[in-house]
Amino acid sequence: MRLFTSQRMRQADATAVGLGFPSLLLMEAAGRAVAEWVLERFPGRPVAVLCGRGNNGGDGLVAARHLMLAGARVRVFAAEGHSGDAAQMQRALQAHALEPRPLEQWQPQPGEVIVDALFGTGLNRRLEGSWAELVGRINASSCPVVAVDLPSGLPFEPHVRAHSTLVLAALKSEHLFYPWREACGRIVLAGIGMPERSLFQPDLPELLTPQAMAALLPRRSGDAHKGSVGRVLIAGGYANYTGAPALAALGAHRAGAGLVSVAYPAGLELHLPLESVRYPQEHWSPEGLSHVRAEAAAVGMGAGPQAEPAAQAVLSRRIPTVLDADALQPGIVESYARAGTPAVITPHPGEAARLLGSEAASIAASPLEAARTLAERFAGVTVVLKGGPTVLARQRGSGVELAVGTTGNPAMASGGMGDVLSGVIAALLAAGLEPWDAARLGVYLHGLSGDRRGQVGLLAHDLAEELPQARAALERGEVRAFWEWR
Ligand SMILES: NC(=O)C1=CN([C@@H]2O[C@H](COP(=O)(O)OP(=O)(O)OC[C@H]3O[C@@H](n4cnc5c(N)ncnc54)[C@H](OP(=O)(O)O)[C@@H]3O)[C@@H](O)[C@H]2O)[C@@H](O)CC1
Ligand SMILES: Nc1ncnc2c1ncn2[C@@H]1O[C@H](COP(=O)(O)OP(=O)(O)O)[C@@H](O)[C@H]1O
Ligand SMILES: [K+]
Repeated sequence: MRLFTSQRMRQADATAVGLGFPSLLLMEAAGRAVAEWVLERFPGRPVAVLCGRGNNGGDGLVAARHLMLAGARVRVFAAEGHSGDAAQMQRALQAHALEPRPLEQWQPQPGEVIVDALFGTGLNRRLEGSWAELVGRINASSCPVVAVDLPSGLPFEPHVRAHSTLVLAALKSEHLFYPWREACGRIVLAGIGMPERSLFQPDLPELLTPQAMAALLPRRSGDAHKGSVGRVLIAGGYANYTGAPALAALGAHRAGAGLVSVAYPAGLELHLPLESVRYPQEHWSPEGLSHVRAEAAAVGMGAGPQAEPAAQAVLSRRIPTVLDADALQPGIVESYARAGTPAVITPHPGEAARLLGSEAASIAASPLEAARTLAERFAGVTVVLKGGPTVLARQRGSGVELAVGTTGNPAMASGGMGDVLSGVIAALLAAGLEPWDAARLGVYLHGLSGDRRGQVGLLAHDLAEELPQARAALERGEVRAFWEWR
């Protein structure tokens, strides 16, 4: 499943029409889905449908007809100047003796549900004047708003704030990324019968779905033993940062590692899980790690100034490695890329800024572009740009492949969460997954565990404790995406 932009959705629409699919059918399906959702979610409530002059307004006109036919009390207000499909839908409505009133005449009525069909993917600039004023009045009313496709005004200010958004054909960036996501409310996705071929756009970012992620879970055979399911080496810790490697170790254990070994500066007191094996290092060196049995590693958590020697010592093992926290320095990442040793880097926007020599704020504002840039800059390395949502990238052929996480929540904004993620990804690498698969599944499981325990006050080790149940639920097919299907 792919994440669209408004522009790419218009392209899909045009492709469908080019394939001979009548666009009027799409509009009919869209409006009908809106009506069905309103009737299901707000049974018996009167409805005001507010329609713009484009196709989003056309969807609203269809929704009004179906609401009326289902017996709902409907008032319709529409902008003037419909053309094409929307004009036909206006005539269909009028044939049922329902005449839209001028949009300016709309006043909110208590208890009414508002269908926002003013603007969708065709908006190309911020709303001003009477449109901005109308959006202000919608938001000031105490009526619940069901937005058609997108809350009108996105991705600019001002915009409608919706109770729910009935998304047409595919999710668009605004439905996932902040601050826009907050305006969408509940996300309900309606298929509307768009031909699959028009939605096939593999260069768009992949949305991580429960079905796709369940298929990546490493299977464990009946004769598995701790040496056969993946052993992990964690290297980190320095001064006050004794929790970071311990949390990474916990993440690796809870993600199914058969054995977890932790290398750290000698003299540090680490509160490691009882099950971890300790390897205190007088000086970081390849020899110090040579007898550790591991198929994958995670380096840098709380390593401070020792990240560089720790990473070089681990690099000598030539095993797939997660580079996190203090190991996220251009020189270290480049040495992995040069050596051709598979590496997954897991920066948050601040660390990404350090790697790219840019600003954290600009990275957080455009995570898809930033992840792409990181994948181009460090060719061959798998990028996990953490955030809400997390964006993944890797170079593939002459282009960059992108993916976007669909799990996780703001309760995870607490120290140590990233350390757990490093351990999780390392465990999946050790289990034999390719870096791209380990990174996507790791991000998904980590966020899913956070969602299952999604209250503020969640600690990183609470999240780690949830990993086995989250994994089992995913394996049993019990996990649903955050959007609902119609
Ligand atoms: N995806 C699909 O397959 C399907 C999509 N469908 C639906 O189509 C929707 C997209 O429809 P759309 O392209 O007609 O654009 P829409 O959002 O109605 O607005 C365009 C109008 O707004 C105007 N306008 C723009 N900015 C403005 C501003 N700041 N202030 C004022 N005016 C502004 C612009 O005027 P102009 O810029 O030309 O002056 C034009 O008149 C999509 O979201 C979905 O609901 C379904 O019907 C079926 C299948
Ligand atoms: N608002 C949020 N929505 C979704 N995920 C979040 C949110 N805030 C934090 N996270 C997740 O929590 C983790 C935080 O990682 P990081 O900042 O590296 O923490 P630390 O360095 O303390 O270990 C990341 O996986 C991130 O995606
Ligand atoms: K809308």
